[in-house]
Amino acid sequence: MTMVFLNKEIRDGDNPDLTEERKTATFDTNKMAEVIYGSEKLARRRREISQAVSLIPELADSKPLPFLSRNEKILESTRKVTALNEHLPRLINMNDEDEAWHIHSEVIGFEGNPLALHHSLFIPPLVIQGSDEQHEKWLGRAKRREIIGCYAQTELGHGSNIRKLETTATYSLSTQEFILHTPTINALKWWPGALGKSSNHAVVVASLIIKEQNYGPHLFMVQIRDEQSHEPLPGIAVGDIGPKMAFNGADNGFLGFNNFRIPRGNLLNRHCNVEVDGTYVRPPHDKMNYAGMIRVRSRMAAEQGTFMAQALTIAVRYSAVRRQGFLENKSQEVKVLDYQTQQHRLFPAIARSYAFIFCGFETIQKYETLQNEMNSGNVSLMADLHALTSGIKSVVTYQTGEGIEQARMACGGHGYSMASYISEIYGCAIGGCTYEGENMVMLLQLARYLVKSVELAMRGKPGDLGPMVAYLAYPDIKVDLVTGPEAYVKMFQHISKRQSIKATEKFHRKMESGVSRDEAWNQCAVELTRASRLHTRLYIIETFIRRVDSIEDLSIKMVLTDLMNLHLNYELLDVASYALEDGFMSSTQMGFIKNQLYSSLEKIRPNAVSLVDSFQFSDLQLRSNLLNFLFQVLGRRDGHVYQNLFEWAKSSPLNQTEVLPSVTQYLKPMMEKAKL
Ligand SMILES: CCCCCCCCCCCCCCCCCC(=O)SCCNC(=O)CCNC(=O)[C@H](O)C(C)(C)COP(=O)(O)OP(=O)(O)OC[C@H]1O[C@@H](n2cnc3c(N)ncnc32)[C@H](O)[C@@H]1OP(=O)(O)O
Ligand SMILES: Cc1cc2nc3c(=O)[nH]c(=O)nc-3n(C[C@H](O)[C@H](O)[C@H](O)COP(=O)(O)OP(=O)(O)OC[C@H]3O[C@@H](n4cnc5c(N)ncnc54)[C@H](O)[C@@H]3O)c2cc1C
Repeated sequence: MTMVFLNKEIRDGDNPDLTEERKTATFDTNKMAEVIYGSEKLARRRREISQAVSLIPELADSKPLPFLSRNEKILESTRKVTALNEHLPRLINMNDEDEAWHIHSEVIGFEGNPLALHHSLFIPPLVIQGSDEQHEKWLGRAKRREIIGCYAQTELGHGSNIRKLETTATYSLSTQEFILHTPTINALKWWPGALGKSSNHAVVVASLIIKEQNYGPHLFMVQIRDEQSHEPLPGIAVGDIGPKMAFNGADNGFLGFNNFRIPRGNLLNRHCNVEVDGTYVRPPHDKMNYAGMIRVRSRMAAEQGTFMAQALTIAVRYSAVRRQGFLENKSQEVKVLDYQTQQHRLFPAIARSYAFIFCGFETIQKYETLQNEMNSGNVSLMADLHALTSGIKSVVTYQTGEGIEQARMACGGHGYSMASYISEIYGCAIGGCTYEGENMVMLLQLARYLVKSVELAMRGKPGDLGPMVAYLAYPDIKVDLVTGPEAYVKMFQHISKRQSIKATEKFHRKMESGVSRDEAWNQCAVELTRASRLHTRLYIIETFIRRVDSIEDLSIKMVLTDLMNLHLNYELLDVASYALEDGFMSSTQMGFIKNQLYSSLEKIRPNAVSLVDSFQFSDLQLRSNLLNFLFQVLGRRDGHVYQNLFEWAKSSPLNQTEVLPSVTQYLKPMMEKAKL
């Protein structure tokens, strides 16, 4: 390709359209980053880490990832993660999970890598469920990456219904071993990330059988491959499950056992045990073995919030440099970001990203409290946090998917190109609707909690309700939305309470009419999941308000108040029909909410670019790597989009030759034949 264009946008410095946007901001993006990430130190550390990574050439992508085959992607992600391993101790505090997460996302991106789950799903259950002795044996080795592990729970036939997992771990009294076995094809472990080709260890979840009694799912440490040859150990079948919608730099795998023996000491036994004589020692909570899942779910709000924030950074920056069509001034086309429809597409999603991140910090803290309590034997917080995180993971993953998809559409045709990087972010984020508990299944878990809470309130025991659901017993007093956020909360509480009560009453009526409990539950399931979503959205609103209330810096508080008001009006408008239905909201109030929403869009417009700049994603993180590639993509901080899109297209492997075999072998003969 020899074509060269002189593009007026390629000059020194940033695209002037973006520079202009940054000048209109009413706040300091570094200060906002402190609020987003929790402190000056955390925000600064992220910048320092990004800067340090950008100076190490081997940590950059060696090619644009979308042009790689699956094998090349896995090789490339493994190259980067092992190179990173060498630099890690110098670049981050090795005990800081947030720093580790940040640096991995900088270097690896969304494609996944063979160590991603080692840190997020292999080490944590070992920490939570393993005894001190077991930590001694495996934890240090795992942390030093002498061994690589994964979390193998889901099977071909069962993922949601863990109680029916078919992989068995039968205790042999005579040898004091567990015998792991995969009795059917359905029982093959299926999906675990990094299992297919990379891991040599796995935390395996299997049904514990002692003297023919099934004690349900338990966690076992299992070596699956030889540490020298990396060959599967005898009695083990293991491999990759093939390409997926995303995460193709990771090797999700299958695993089968043929009467594979492990020592008794490999049952992770901090909270439960099997004695030498086969006596089973119960954990303090029935669902103790599910604690690791609560941990992962508690981190998903902040995680998904940052996924959406990345897509929005790309879309908002691009919308500020993309000019198309006219408003009043017919001499210059407008930035598409000036269209109200574009703002309505993007700004509520920006507000949700902030909301999810703020909510995420609260849930992570709640999990840490739970973990400390569990360590001292108190499991009383588990039920509440299980219910809360079940709802949050379901609502945030779904809404993040919506937000990212809107970001893609907001970029028009270029959003559809993989040069935008948005499809990769979408593929990764949307997986969250399924992994760590399918969304409907998890909403129904929260619904169990809500129904029980409504029953308590109905029985006149409001004092027994936890703080999260105390509103279910509040009286209905009409509110004047003009008075501010508290009135919005009360309106939302009414809506959520009414839906929980309606769903519970319907459930009761079904049972009273003779339908069995399970069947009645199923016949009310849609109403129940609606209640769960409303309850969760209310909780997210409350965390947003709490966070904004706590901010001292006035300029930050003002812009976040605008964003919060947008969120409140957008969320309430979305569920208004519930309150209009029983006359709790008037049509005048509905009109007020819409007007507030439109005025919030206008207020946010001058700050839009700086609100996404404040997430401080580096160009490397957005796959607009400045080091090796001056071309990708739409979200680049400097806004030089068009020339780089052209460079991107030129680098496509299809353009390495002018005439492809597809033409010589098929099209050419066809055309020749047609001429005869
Ligand atoms: C910044 C950019 C960065 C870029 C980088 C990009 C990198 C990518 C990052 C992304 C990484 C992706 C990683 C993907 C990892 C996926 C891992 C997995 O999926 S692993 C696999 C994940 N798999 C799943 O998640 C499976 C989902 N399934 C389940 O969890 C369970 O089967 C169940 C909960 C649905 C039912 O369980 P069952 O035993 O049938 O229970 P019942 O229904 O009969 O309820 C009985 C009672 O128990 C109670 N209770 C229940 N749970 C808990 C709990 N945890 N605690 C307390 N209580 C609990 C319940 O409330 C009820 O109480 P009550 O009402 O009676 O009072
Ligand atoms: C990217 C990715 C990574 C993953 N990584 C891992 C991993 O590292 N380790 C691991 O063990 N697993 C992993 N998984 C597996 C994942 O945890 C499961 O796929 C998930 O828990 C859903 O289970 P399932 O596939 O059985 O879905 P199913 O339960 O079969 O869902 C199918 C449909 O049935 C519905 N359904 C099921 N049960 C009910 C019910 N009780 N009530 C109402 N509706 C119901 C669901 O809502 C859904 O619509 C991963 C999955 C993905 C996509």
